[in-house]
Amino acid sequence: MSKPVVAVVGRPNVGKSTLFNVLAGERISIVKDTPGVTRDRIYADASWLDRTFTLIDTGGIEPDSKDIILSQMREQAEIAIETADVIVFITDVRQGLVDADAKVADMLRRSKKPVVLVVNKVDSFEKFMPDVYEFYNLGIGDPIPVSAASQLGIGDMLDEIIKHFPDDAGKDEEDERPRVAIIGKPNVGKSSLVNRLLGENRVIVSDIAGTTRDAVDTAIKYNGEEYVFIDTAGLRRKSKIKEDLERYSIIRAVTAVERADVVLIVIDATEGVTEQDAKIAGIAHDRGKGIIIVVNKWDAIEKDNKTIYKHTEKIRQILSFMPYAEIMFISAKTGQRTGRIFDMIRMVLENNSMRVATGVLNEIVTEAVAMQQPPSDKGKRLRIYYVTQVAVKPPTFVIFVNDKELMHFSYTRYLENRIREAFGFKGTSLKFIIRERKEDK
Ligand SMILES: Nc1nc2c(ncn2[C@@H]2O[C@H](COP(=O)(O)OP(=O)(O)OP(=O)(O)O)[C@@H](O)[C@H]2O)c(=O)[nH]1
Ligand SMILES: Nc1nc2c(ncn2[C@@H]2O[C@H](COP(=O)(O)OP(=O)(O)OP(=O)(O)O)[C@@H](O)[C@H]2O)c(=O)[nH]1
Repeated sequence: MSKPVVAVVGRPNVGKSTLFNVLAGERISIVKDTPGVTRDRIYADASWLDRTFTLIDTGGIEPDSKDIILSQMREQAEIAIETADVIVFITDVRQGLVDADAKVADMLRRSKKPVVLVVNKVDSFEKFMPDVYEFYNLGIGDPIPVSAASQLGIGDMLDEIIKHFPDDAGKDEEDERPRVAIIGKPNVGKSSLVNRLLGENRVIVSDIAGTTRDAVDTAIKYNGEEYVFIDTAGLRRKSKIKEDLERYSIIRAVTAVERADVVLIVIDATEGVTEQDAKIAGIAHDRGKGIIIVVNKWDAIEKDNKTIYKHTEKIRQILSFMPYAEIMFISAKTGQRTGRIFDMIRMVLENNSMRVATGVLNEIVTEAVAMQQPPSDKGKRLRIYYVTQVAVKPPTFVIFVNDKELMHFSYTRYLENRIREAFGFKGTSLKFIIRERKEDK
């Protein structure tokens, strides 16, 4: 199910981080930016009542001169307009209304995206309410007074936010066409790859009516089948500031991956795989998507008969959490092997939604258990009663055991490997849920 995206925009020091913490609570994902730079929150999963959503902080403004603040705020707002279902615009009752707020409000109003105007630092309603009314002048709706620090007004604000969620949040699922996201660091060749795939194949204008994000998707037909490439407009976005670009590539990855079935993670062969690639790849892995690692610019490096091996080894090492991912070596520039991408997507899609029969599954597991004894602790040995697949996308298995505590991570990994050997499942992560069944006692 595709989750709505809520983006937070606002000037430095208005309390974005504080609010972000309040909303995301324990579930916050701290993404470490450029090494050496402070830990930076970029996205988190949040929920209110029965709705869950992805919260993104478009932030990253360095308080500098007024001009820079405004241009960076514009950039934040643009990112929010492109990626979010609802934009939360945060202002500060103590700083009052400033010119930059008005300019950003204009941009947001023109975008026609739902905007929730929040006035923070209203620690006392009695004292500050008269100042809150001033924010009506922004012309983007009723200002909602909150105090992020003392957690006042948060519920009213969340009510207002979820009111704007599209009712058809699950609509993507009704569309049978496979959805593909292309993610990666700045400059690795994502746009070039889309253009290459577009160039070779017929383009069809997206005809999924209704949702606001459709305009940024592109449908490509290959071998009589249509594939929807997600957020291709975002790929064309350029920023001048390096840190912003990196932040943006993470925001894009989070919002695009959420809606995708298969994710192409593009890596630049001339740079080799890096920690930043791992951070981006981790987003697709966490969400259980089908994954293809695409090493681009293969034309631009010197090669001998060990080059592919060396690159593969390095990728397996840095992206060690996704040993199942397929790796392709391509050139968006020359078109080398790009034609095979669709076949690969097809295969990964099938594996990501493959179901295996319970009977065969248990035969494999029984055999695996016989070959390698389950772990034991203080004289008690793990017993595995039964395994069954309960879901697809990603394939999810429940393992019933006598005692959860005895199920060691390495043993789950062992079973996973045996299941993979038997059934394939290339290109997709597998999820295992361990359940206790007591009746054997
Ligand atoms: N009085 C009061 N102070 C607050 C409130 N929320 C945040 N602050 C303070 O405002 C300052 C800025 O808060 P941050 O959350 O860091 O603001 P930010 O918008 O993330 O700032 P940047 O990282 O510079 O963009 C901190 O000193 C907070 O303690 C509030 O509700 N009331
Ligand atoms: N030699 C070579 N250069 C490439 C290839 N693919 C892309 N490039 C070049 O790499 C640069 C970046 O390509 P883009 O397609 O703009 O990369 P991107 O990942 O979309 O970049 P951002 O939009 O900044 O995230 C451009 O100068 C391309 O011409 C390739 O296969 N081989």
